[in-house]
Amino acid sequence: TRTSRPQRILKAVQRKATVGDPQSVITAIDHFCRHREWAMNVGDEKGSILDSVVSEVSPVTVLELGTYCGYSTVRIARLLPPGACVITLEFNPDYAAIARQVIQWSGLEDKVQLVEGASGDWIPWMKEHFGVQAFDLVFLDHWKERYLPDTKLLEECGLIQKGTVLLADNVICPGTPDYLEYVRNSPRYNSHYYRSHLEYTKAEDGLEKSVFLGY
Ligand SMILES: O=C(NC/C=C/[C@H]1O[C@@H](n2ccc(=O)cc2)[C@H](O)[C@@H]1O)c1cc([N+](=O)[O-])cc(O)c1O
Ligand SMILES: [Mg+2]
Repeated sequence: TRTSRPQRILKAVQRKATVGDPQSVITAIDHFCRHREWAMNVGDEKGSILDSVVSEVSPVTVLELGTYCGYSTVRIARLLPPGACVITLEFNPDYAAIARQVIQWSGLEDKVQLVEGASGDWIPWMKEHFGVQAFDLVFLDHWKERYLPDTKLLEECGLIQKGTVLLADNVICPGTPDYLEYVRNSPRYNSHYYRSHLEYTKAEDGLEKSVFLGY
């Protein structure tokens, strides 16, 4: 049977990227997805905005919802100082297996905790299992209908505290209307929309950054 798209993305990394060089992994995936086969990575344009937010927040603990092939995991981890880490949740075991190899190829496995399972099941265990006090940055890029319930769950679990930054992909395309309405109208968040384009296309999309102001 045919290989899967994630398998073809991994092959492109293994062919074109240098082991231990995260930028070459990012470049290889972007080149493959722009010239060979589109895939739902945050991409280079929105990726640069992600980079600037990570650099600005300089987080110690990051939560990423939706690993897929590990593209944004690598983008985030490569900017983290020693001792900082990103916990990334992936539901699909096949995607998780590919992402582990992509992250390993980039040499960033010491900065990444890839957890297999559903966000709704894992978020309540984060404190106990990973010793997380609160997240400095949360990157939402998983199922769009889960953005709002998982944000509320993170709040309830005390994993979002004053200063925590939420950064959400795809708030225009495919769109996360209920999440947007929540963070933009809540007095407890300060929200900003970074206008951009859907990865590797000319369609509009963007990232919403929402800073939690505390209770
Ligand atoms: O649908 C999109 N993303 C859904 C991503 C879902 C990912 O999150 C994981 N997950 C991890 C934990 C969970 O609890 C649930 C799922 C899934 O196993 C998958 O790996 C999407 C679609 C487009 N698009 O143009 O169509 C563009 C994008 O940038 C997108 O992100
Ligand atoms: Mg996305």
